[in-house]
Amino acid sequence: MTDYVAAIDQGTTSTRCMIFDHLGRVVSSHQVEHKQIFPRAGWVEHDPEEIWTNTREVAAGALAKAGLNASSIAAIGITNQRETALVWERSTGKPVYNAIVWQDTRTAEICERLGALGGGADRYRDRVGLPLATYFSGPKVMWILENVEGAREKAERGELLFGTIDTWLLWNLTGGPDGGLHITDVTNASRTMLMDLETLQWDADIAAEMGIPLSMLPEIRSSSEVYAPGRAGGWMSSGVPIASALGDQQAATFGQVCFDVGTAKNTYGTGNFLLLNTGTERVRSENGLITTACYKIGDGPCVYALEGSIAVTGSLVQWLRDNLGLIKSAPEVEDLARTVEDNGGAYFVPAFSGLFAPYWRSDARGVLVGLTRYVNKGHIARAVLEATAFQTREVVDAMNADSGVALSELKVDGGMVANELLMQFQSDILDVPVIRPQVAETTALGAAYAAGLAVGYWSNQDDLRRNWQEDKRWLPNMDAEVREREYARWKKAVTRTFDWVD
Ligand SMILES: Nc1ncnc2c1ncn2[C@@H]1O[C@H](COP(=O)(O)OP(=O)(O)O)[C@@H](O)[C@H]1O
Ligand SMILES: O=P(O)(O)OC[C@H](O)CO
Repeated sequence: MTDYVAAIDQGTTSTRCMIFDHLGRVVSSHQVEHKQIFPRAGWVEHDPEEIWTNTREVAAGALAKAGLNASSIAAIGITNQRETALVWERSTGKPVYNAIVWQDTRTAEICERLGALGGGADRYRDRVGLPLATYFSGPKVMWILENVEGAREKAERGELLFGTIDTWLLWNLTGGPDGGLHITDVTNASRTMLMDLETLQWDADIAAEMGIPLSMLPEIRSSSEVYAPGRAGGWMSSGVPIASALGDQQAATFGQVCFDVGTAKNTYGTGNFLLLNTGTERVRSENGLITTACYKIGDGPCVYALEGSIAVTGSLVQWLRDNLGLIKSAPEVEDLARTVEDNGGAYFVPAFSGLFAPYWRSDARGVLVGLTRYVNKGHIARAVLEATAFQTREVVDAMNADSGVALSELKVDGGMVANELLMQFQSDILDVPVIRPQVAETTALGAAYAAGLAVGYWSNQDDLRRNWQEDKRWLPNMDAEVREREYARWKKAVTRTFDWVD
């Protein structure tokens, strides 16, 4: 009896496997963190072999915790940190270099070089929906081909494969060097800077300009279809259908059942990512957002989204814990922040990877401003939490300007939404209700939904809508004058990060 659907959520800091029932409830979960490798300031890498090992470990753990066996699982979905790029040998499956993570800024010079060919940062925006920025995969692949000895020659001989993390996992799960499928889905492909958003195919001109041979690129498929039966990875090799792949933020949008045009969600994890469903229309942002594929179900049309991507939110809380030792665990930041009434005049702009939306400034670096002898660690904890809410306000303002429609409420999810102080401040600074669903693990849920749809475990998207349940809502409760004064100070603090990196 196939009673459940499993999802692998391969995130920036950890990999987890979650098993869901027909009502979208979590039946079991197992999670393992992986190493963050920082070889130099601004560089961030992951070991792809460690990620594949952890994937097998969490899948085994989740099944064992639930006391199930593979025959109970109707399908497996994959969701993943996006943009993170790796290149491996077709014949051995050996990566030629670590995966270069989305937060890594080493490609700033490559991006400038491409922009100088004409059009600046918007050189490819009309075709791919993205500005030239260190965030996206294409320039990361260029870096590998230009800097890893022998890589270019091997790539030109057709011996190397490129993939985002979904592709790496799908290839390994379906056999690796022994006939593994080299595929990706539209949502992940739309983060590479190499996919034409209209045709949903690789743009050969951009690939040529970046010096990336087309033979390295995976085939682009829908986000929800049976790609193949599993052939590797412990119980996953028992032929269970591998039936979805979506970038994690698109998966969360799907898990929050944002199926209607104009619906949006904001995920609070390592970074924050706000996606607004724009239907089959591709909206070109004039206000610093990006245009991205949101999902494609089988032969159905591609649904697009406008996205506001913020690089550093939850990872600033981790930084407070790991680099400053001010707290022992992430949830403690709330207790520390509650020791004071307000931020004491301090503002923390965490431009650790430059600034993403809506600024796209790779020359920016983090600042803590407004310091006086009065400021203590409680104020700093508050400034850390408020930074997430202020950055979200900036992308909501941009979203309202781009879509012409003011967001009337915000659905939220991700690890940071456990923080009540942050959620109340978020509602105050946006002046709209903030709503948390009962299942806050919407990323894995979205991948499970897409996989379950592909095998008929759920009949249609209305089935999924019925599963969504509200857990809690925060209502705005801040004087308009205070709100706008605080926001204006934040904006001023942001200007202090600019022009730092030469
Ligand atoms: N109670 C909390 N308050 C503030 N931040 C938190 C809290 N709990 C977790 N976080 C932050 O949330 C992030 C983890 O969220 P998660 O959704 O698991 O992230 P990801 O999927 O990006 O790895 C971490 O960066 C952590 O610092
Ligand atoms: O792994 P997460 O949840 O930090 O998400 C990372 C995003 O996909 C980056 O675009």
